[in-house]
Amino acid sequence: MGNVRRVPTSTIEPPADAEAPRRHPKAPGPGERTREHHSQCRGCADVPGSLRIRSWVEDDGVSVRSRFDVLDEHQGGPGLLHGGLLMTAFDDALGTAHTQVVRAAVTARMETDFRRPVPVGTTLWLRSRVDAVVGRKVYTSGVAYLGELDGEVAGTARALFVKVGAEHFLKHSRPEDLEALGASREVIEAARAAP
Ligand SMILES: CCCCCCCCCC(=O)SCCNC(=O)CCNC(=O)[C@H](O)C(C)(C)COP(=O)(O)OP(=O)(O)OC[C@H]1O[C@@H](n2cnc3c(N)ncnc32)[C@H](O)[C@@H]1OP(=O)(O)O
Repeated sequence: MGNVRRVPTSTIEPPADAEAPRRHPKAPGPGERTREHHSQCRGCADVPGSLRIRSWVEDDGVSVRSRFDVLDEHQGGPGLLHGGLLMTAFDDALGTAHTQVVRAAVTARMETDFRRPVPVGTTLWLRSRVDAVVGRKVYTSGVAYLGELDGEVAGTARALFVKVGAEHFLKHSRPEDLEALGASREVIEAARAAP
């Protein structure tokens, strides 16, 4: 584990005095459907292999509700949702909540409590929100309900997202994907050459 950077383990909890988050002016408004993260996102885009999670903005303009229909292809145990896919659903839903408040951030740390098994055929409803933004750190939390919003709790999660700029993707994404989004080869190479 020699080269793995160590991070503090208690940093997923927002500071008590953090300011309440406000909706980003370019984010969709209350009642509107949120945008997919990316046309190939395995959480929310309409592509093969995606969980096809759909999300809508709540009345406060900041939190979101999300729908995930659990299908045969999502099994872990017999007839039951795979735990990693519940985490994927949370990552996507919490990652949608953060886009209501900040332009772009990536998951740095996530914690999930699995409370109830989720049978295939269930519609999971998730409520997700940003609890606080402190500098680059975006603290989020969410709940997944079986069958209906505010029904039986299937799981809960908290995640810390860290704000990133375009250079994060220019440096790390595949060049062909960046070019498909309109980035030039020169811009990509310059970002990769930067320290
Ligand atoms: C266009 C929108 C795209 C949105 C996509 C959302 C889709 C769904 C969510 C995803 O799937 S995101 C993909 C999965 N996540 C990643 O690939 C992230 C991989 N990790 C990184 O790229 C970097 O580690 C990261 C950008 C998160 C942080 O690196 P940096 O060098 O930019 O920041 P730095 O290490 O200086 O940390 C900044 C702060 O965050 C804190 N931090 C970073 N990682 C942490 C961690 N793991 N746990 C706790 N705290 C952490 C760190 O302590 C520090 O706190 P302070 O400001 O108080 O000093």
